[in-house]
Amino acid sequence: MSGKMRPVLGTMSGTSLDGVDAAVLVTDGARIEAFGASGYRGYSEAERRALGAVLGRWPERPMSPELARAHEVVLSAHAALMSEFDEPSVAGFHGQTLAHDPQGRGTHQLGDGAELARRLGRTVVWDFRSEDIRKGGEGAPLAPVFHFACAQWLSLREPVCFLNLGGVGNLTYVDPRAESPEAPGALLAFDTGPANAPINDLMQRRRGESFDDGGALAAQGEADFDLVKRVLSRRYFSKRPPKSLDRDAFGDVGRAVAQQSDADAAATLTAFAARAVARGMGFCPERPARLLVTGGGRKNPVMMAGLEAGCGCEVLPVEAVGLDGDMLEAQAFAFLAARVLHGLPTSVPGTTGVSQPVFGGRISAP
Ligand SMILES: Nc1ncnc2c1ncn2[C@@H]1O[C@H](COP(=O)(O)OP(=O)(O)OP(=O)(O)O)[C@@H](O)[C@H]1O
Ligand SMILES: CC(=O)N[C@H]1[C@@H]2OC[C@@H](O2)[C@@H](O)[C@@H]1O[C@H](C)C(=O)O
Repeated sequence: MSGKMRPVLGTMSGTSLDGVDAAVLVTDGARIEAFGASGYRGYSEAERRALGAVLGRWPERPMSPELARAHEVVLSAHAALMSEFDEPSVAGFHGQTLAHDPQGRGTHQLGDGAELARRLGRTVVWDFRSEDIRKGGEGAPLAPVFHFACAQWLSLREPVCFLNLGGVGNLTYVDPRAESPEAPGALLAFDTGPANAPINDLMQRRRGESFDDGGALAAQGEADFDLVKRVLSRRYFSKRPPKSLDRDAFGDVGRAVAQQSDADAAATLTAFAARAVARGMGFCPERPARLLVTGGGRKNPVMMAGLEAGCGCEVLPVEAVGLDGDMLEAQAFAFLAARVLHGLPTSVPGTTGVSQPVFGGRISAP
């Protein structure tokens, strides 16, 4: 399958609320031809507070002043960053996830793509998750079809896993021997558990810092593995994928380390993230030779060592194979935007649990 290759811009504002990533991908939505320029715009403290204040909120009509303020933060930050790229005439816009409850109220990504299209004067593809949920899926993760294309771009011949360590962790098992991402057995993907979100919350509460830089605090502590083991015995971790999580799922684990020293608490939450991945790897149909790690957690050596110890395979940052771990999610939403434009599915049974491939996303012309 191949269509017209063109540059597409993709954007992502992730659950850790640090800022917006944007990246260009040259693609037809089936294959990657080239990776292009990328950029980042961090949220200011005030912007982050405005977003943090509405985490967990569902759509409101009309929007309350707090939600309207956060919405303006999302749109203006994206518009400012996206207007720095003059080439692609089409952009994928994920928006900011505020709440995710696939079996209940659905999923909420703040950001009106039609309004963004008007401000930018270019076509915006957005609202990637809701159709999947309408069709009975988890609505996440959506990056897996892009991971499949990455495995092909890398000419891999053996199964591989991609692990994104953002606020939440998500794992994609890819069998590159499959014809396409829609082929049975090509993909298995799911959220492994909380990753950096509980560590960031701990750092904010105890130290007034936004994250544990280089895992320095965790490295000084002793993890409480009994607690980690107890938490991993909960139903989520034995549930067969597909499955997905809200950012603040397992918030009680953050409270369970309240009596520990700062360093022990950081070590425990870091070990929890790594062990949850190791547990999740057990669902892969075959143990892959390599786990390729993307997202901010790959910069935390304590978390990487925890993965190495628990996963039974080589653990490498995606840079080891020539990919950019800071931009993979933005590139994924460029790829997904191209798939929407070319009428290709954005999720498949192995990624979100839908019974048939789903054609998600909405296209808004300027
Ligand atoms: N040098 C570092 N040392 C330790 N942790 C880091 C480092 N750099 C980033 N991180 C962690 O990674 C997080 C950001 O990761 P990333 O940008 O992948 O998340 P996100 O895209 O917001 O989340 P998600 O993928 O869940 O939507 C930071 O909040 C921090 O916890
Ligand atoms: C609902 C939502 O926004 N989920 C995000 C979040 O961040 C990581 C993990 O949880 C993953 O499920 C997803 O993002 C990635 C990009 C995805 O959909 O593949």
